[in-house]
Amino acid sequence: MDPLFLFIELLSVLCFLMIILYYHHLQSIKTSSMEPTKWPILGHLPGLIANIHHLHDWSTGVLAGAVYNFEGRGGWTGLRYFLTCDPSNVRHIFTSNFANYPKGDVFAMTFDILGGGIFSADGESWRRQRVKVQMLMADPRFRALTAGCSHDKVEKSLLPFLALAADEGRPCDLVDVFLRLTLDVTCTLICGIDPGSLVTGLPVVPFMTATDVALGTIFLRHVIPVTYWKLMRRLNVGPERKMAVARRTIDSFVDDLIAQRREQADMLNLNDGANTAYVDLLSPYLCDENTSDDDFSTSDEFIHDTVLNLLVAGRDGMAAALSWFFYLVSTTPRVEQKLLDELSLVVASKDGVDGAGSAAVDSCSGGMATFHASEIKCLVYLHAAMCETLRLYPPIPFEFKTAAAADVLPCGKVLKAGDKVLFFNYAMSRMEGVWGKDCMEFRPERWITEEGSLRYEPSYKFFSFNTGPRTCLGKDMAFVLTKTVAAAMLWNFAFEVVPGHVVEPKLSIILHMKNGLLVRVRRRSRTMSHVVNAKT
Ligand code: HEM
Repeated sequence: MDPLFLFIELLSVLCFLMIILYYHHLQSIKTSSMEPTKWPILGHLPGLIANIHHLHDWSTGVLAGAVYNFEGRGGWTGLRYFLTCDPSNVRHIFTSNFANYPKGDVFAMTFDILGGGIFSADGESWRRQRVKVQMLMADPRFRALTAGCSHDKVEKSLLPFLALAADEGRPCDLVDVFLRLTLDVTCTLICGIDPGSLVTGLPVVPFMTATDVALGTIFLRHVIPVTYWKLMRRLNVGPERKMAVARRTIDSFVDDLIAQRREQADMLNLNDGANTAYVDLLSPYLCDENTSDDDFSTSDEFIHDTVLNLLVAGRDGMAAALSWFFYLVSTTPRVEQKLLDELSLVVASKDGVDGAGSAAVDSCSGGMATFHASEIKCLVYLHAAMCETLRLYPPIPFEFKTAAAADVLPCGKVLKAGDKVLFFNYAMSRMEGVWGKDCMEFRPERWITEEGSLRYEPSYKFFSFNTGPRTCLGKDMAFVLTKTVAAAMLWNFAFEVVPGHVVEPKLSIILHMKNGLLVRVRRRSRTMSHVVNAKT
């Protein structure tokens, strides 16, 4: 045999053996079988790319194996995160040492479409915006508006739409329905304008498609190294090209809303500061334009960013919460029955037994029933089921923060200034050490005490609405709308997920469903005995 050929052959075998040995070495230094392999040059990136289609469940496995904390490294690409789902780290970063973890430049750059609005603002700008939004949302008139608007939308748009779907026997995508419903409600509450997207025929709403693209692209910006996605943006290629188009659509939708609102305000003379009529969240900002000397807080750009931030904050979270609620309830008959029993009590207590179960309940078209915020307030099991949905499927499944200065986390991790921490809210809900052995089960009962009242869970553990000084400002509004919708839909209709329809999370910063939620809708036939039984 040719000696050169023999040499090459031996060298190949040697290389092959070395690769196998090195691979075994990489596997042996892992602390758990779920941990991704840390390759030379690319670090954990190959594992991330291979599992990105089920990122939330994959990262849950990684964090469970690594006992809540994991150092994610993208090798030479520069992608670096400290991943955690440890409640003590959450409490430390979001509350105890809040000042050291501003949203920062990286957040503002990643979420650039939100401009200088409350979500990405820091320091004095954030504080002033927060004080104002908090004051407006706590106003009893705004609360009444939220309750009234949610009820009206359910009665006039949602129930008639579902009744038609039931009568025609066609499957219906509940995710699309909820995104339209929450768009109409949030636009009405924020700007006093109802875009009317939830109507028969479901018109194309470019803003909805554009938001979907934007939220998906922002997700990709978390996993693609900054230099790469910025290069794509500069060259206007790939997802960044779609993002640029989406951004223009979103901006023009928001500008149109504000223009319509201004026109309406001029007609009704709402902006002269003397008129105390309270219409929506935007009104006080428009009044300030005429009365305040502060150039920034009255600029068009600020008003635009404020509307956009509130719109995104309000709409998508509530739509995601409702979608997962109906998925969980329609696949858990035990919970569905308990919810119906609780609603029956409301109907029976207000109506007596001779009102055909419809009076608790202001009847609306076709004899269907709706529930008012005051009636829903006392529904402990419904509230528990909504919390349980938000626990298992938090609409914002992960968040990130950057350390301004070096710090040591409660888990012992030493952070340097500029280090990024990713919090996996979705994973935290699935940790036995945090929520118990039944953490994967949909069990609203975990939210109810033995005395039958709601159980308090600290917000660094039930992290779906954030915790600390940046806690969500729309939590109450979200519960009012989602419970008003859930009660009316459950009482009037039964939903069955279309067999074979695959339900899985979408790659987005909001936990929407990738394929929507296709259901068959059926009107509930209810005899009075149902209501009587519930009463006795
Ligand atoms: C189920 C529905 C909702 C969920 C799960 C939710 C969750 C959250 C979370 C996790 C944050 C923190 C985000 C971050 O700091 O990056 C947040 C912030 C916020 N949310 Fe909500 N939200 C919901 C509905 C709403 C609604 C209806 C509004 C009202 C318009 C709203 C207004 C806000 C505002 C203004 C902030 C910023 C607070 C700040 O940075 O000081 N949210 N929300």
